[in-house]
Amino acid sequence: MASVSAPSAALAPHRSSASAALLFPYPYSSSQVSPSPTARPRRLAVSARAMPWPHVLTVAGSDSGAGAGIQADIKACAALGAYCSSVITAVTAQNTVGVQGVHAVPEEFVGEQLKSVLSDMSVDVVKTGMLPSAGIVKLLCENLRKFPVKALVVDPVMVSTSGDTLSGPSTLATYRDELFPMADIVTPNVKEASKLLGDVSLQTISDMRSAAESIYKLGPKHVLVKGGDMPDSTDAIDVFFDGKEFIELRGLRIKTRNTHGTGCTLASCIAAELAKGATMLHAVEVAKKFVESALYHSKDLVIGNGPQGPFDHLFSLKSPLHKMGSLHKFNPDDLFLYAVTDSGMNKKWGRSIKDAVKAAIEGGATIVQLREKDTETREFLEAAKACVEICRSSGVPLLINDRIDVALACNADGVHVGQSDMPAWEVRELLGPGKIIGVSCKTPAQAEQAWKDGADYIGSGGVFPTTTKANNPTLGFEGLRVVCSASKLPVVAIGGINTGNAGSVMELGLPNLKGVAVVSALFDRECVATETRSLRSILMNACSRS
Ligand SMILES: Nc1ncnc2c1ncn2[C@@H]1O[C@H](COP(=O)(O)OP(=O)(O)O)[C@@H](O)[C@H]1O
Ligand SMILES: Cc1ncc(COP(=O)(O)O)c(N)n1
Ligand SMILES: [Mg+2]
Repeated sequence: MASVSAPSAALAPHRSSASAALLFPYPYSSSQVSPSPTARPRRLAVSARAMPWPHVLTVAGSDSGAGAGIQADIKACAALGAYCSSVITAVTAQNTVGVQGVHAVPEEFVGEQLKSVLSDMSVDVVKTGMLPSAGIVKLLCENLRKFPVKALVVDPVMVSTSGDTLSGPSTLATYRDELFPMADIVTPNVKEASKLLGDVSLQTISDMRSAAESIYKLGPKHVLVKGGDMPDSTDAIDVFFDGKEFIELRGLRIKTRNTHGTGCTLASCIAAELAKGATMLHAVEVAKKFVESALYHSKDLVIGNGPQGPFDHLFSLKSPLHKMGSLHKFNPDDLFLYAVTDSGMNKKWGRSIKDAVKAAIEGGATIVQLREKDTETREFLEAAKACVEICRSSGVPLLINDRIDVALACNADGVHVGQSDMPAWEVRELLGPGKIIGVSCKTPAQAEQAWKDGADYIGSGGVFPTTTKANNPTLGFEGLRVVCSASKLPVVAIGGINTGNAGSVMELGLPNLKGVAVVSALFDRECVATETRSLRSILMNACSRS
């Protein structure tokens, strides 16, 4: 076996051993440069400040194009803050066109790599990708019995997205009989799930559920059937099964050619999150969101001439603005009781923005927007950060009016913009797909534009005359009806709404109208919680009548 020779004494710089130890900490300290033949390696003393580093070992194939395989795994783990060691099972000649060649690494040498890493490096989670032969699958199982880890994530890679075979049918039985019973999660795509179950046809979500259940019976603790390649679907839907409950994980389907490596990345992100201590469902949710965000930020990148390009796992390094979206998925029903703050009113009643938000949530507000036109930026940001914490702990989304910079800095759930603020499509570019964007619209044309720009909802009004906003023409019920009927997005009504008239707005039963937004009716009152509570019961009664 090759060994790296120690530097010769003649070349070694002249230093006392103490200073050399500082410059070249163990194991390169001078005492280690020429060990006596009988010296045993010393154990590295763990300092009191030793920080655990979540560690994923990927056992997978190399992709020369670096979009999938080992290369994707290392990038995905790095992006999520986990260390990733790699045991290479095969070397593929691969690019954006497809797989041109596969060269399997000899089994003994895969075994040698496994032993090197598992015997020394405190692996938390093992993630598997391309395992080209039944022998390698068996070898891995033996090593996992010898060196147990906290979790095993099995991505049963068989066919690349380009349609090339990466693991032949001879491995199927070993996967099913030996590896799956040891797995904490198995993540087949629909084609792989079909192969694992004897070529059953999988066309619908209900087929994906049955497949997840059948694969679960083979022994893994959880199953995720991935629907990235399901035809004719506007959402990217995966089905998760834990033996009791099915959960459909829906994400935006990003229109891009750069989807090479989505499966490898998803499984590596699950492994990274598990290594960090997440529960399985949370790990899967974070992983899916990561893939969606990475595809979104890479949708227009161009590398290679083939149909399947790589995407940028480290998109968040390019710009601090391209943070991963928060995990809050927009639910139109959250618009039901929409509380919008006003600093002037809260000052008048002697309460902080934070206390106002706390009280609104206590009274039953379902979404909160901070609309602070006169607060200094520093003070606004501090208050926004405090409100984010309050809202997160109550599961209520928090939006910021107009100030995209403040929303990014406090990691709010989204932004609400008016017609003279930044256009919604620019806001979307800055915030990414995971954030909520609302736009104020008075006309069907504005509502159409908001939809085209990628907004999530529109606010429409003033329904009644209001003092909160200067020069704001009143739409009335008829104007609201016109916008609601034309809108492709959910609508929240705003403008002069209070406990006296909110019921009449909801009783209109307008299409797409999901709730009302209120400012003075909550915050220009002595007790915000009481007002919110009575507004909530009025809205509930009105909805049950209409
Ligand atoms: N165009 C897309 N937009 C958003 N998510 C996608 C897209 N394509 C795949 N995904 C997601 O990527 C993950 C990997 O799925 P898939 O591509 O089906 O796996 P594989 O790469 O093994 O075929 C899944 O969570 C899937 O929903
Ligand atoms: C070496 C290797 N491993 C795995 C895949 C699967 O790629 P995808 O994640 O796009 O299905 C691949 N194409 N190459
Ligand atoms: Mg894919």
